[in-house]
Amino acid sequence: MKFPGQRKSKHYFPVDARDPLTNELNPVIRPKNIHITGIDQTLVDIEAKVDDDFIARHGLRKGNSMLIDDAAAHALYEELKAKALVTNEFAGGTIGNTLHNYSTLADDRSVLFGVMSRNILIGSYAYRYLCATSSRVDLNHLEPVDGPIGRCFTLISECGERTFAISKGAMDKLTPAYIDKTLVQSGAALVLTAYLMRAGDDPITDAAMTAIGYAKEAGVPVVLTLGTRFLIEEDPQWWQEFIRENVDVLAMNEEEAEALTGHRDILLACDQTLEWCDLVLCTAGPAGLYMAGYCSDEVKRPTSHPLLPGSIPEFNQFEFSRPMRKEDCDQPFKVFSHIAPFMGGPEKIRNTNGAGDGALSALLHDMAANFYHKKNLPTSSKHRYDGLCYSSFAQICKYANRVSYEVLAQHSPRLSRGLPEREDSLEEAYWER
Ligand SMILES: Nc1ncnc2c1ncn2[C@@H]1O[C@H](COP(=O)(O)OP(=O)(O)OP(=O)(O)O)[C@@H](O)[C@H]1O
Ligand SMILES: Nc1nc2c(ncn2[C@@H]2O[C@H](CO)[C@@H](O)[C@H]2O)c(=O)[nH]1
Repeated sequence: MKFPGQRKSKHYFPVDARDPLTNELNPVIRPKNIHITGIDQTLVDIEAKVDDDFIARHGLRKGNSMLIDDAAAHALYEELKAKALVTNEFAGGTIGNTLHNYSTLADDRSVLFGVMSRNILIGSYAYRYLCATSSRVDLNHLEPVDGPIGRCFTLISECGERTFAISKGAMDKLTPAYIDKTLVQSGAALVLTAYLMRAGDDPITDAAMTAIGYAKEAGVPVVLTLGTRFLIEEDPQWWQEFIRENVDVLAMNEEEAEALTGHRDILLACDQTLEWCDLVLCTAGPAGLYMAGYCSDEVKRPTSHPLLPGSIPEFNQFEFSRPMRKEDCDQPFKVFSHIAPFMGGPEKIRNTNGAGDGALSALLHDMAANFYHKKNLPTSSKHRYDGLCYSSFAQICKYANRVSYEVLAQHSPRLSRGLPEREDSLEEAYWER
């Protein structure tokens, strides 16, 4: 486990380093390993630049992620190929991306539950999915299926807006029998997407509910990301209830936040969402990102950053506190934090696809680091109270934002390497201090 964020070495808490003075007492300290688990529809992204007419002609809705049948997928793919519009093909899926990025950042294990074609030809989409996934993502628990994995036509308009057309293949055929209870219950978190709930009669929804049941039984945090506002808009009340019943940590963007709560103002939307879950990560494109959650009054920590105005005045006052579950707080109160894009955003945004998934993987890294630290150093003063995360709201915002920046600056939604050891933006003197 690498510890999260861009910090100098003294912040990297080397829990496996041995102190010569205590060597006699503790001859060998073997760090206990940890992992996180997630469920996804196994998908490849087929990316193409198209005009608005193309989107209308194929019966799609700009900005949405829609399921299409085989005939529509065939027509769409034929036109993309005939006009040579396909620019890239990547392994995708919102949780697949998140787990891959988590494993790349943390240099640690994540377990993906999903399906995989039983017979794989070299060069096929299934083959490329496997090749493009970090070796730290454990794919040994995928369920073999007779049929192809899903295809996600990722259509990018001139304005940068993305429209997804999903040809399901066998992506929703995951059955509850392939959810490993022990792995879910021993994990640091279980991460899911709202897309899993729109599988119709296919079994992946049951598989997700089974995993949620296992996680809740063991007190493992359930983390949900809300794929697209169109899905939430269909029935916000249902989603509110779903979150209240099943979710501890919610990730969304500002549009999904509005669809869920009715509030356009992000702080008010986060404030409302905290009535249903314990921790919220809300990305807001060029406006950066927000976090909101709970902390107990006796362990709150004031910020040293300027206090920020907003619909909740001076909302970031206690952003140096660490997030906690509401039920673990003696005197719970809400904490909010915000950060503007790292360095104002990259000079050239290559692709916004997956920037939100990147932010979530940073949050998961921080949660997993806390779990790792607690498992290995349970008597540390850090664990005098039960925190959900290793770092403060402010620090996680910084880290998540930094990871999003890295995703924006490259083509693929999946990181090809972890963050640089040293930030170029910081002077040499900073590192020497
Ligand atoms: N135009 C931009 N300029 C600067 N930073 C940006 C821009 N767009 C996104 N970001 C950064 O990326 C983060 C996530 O972006 P965004 O809110 O667009 O995610 P998203 O809509 O959830 O994306 P996805 O669904 O593709 O994962 C933001 O919080 C911000 O840090
Ligand atoms: N699991 C899943 N991922 C999707 C869906 N639609 C779009 N995405 C993914 O969302 C990612 C960007 O967040 C892309 O890489 C897409 O693969 C869907 O219906 N299900």
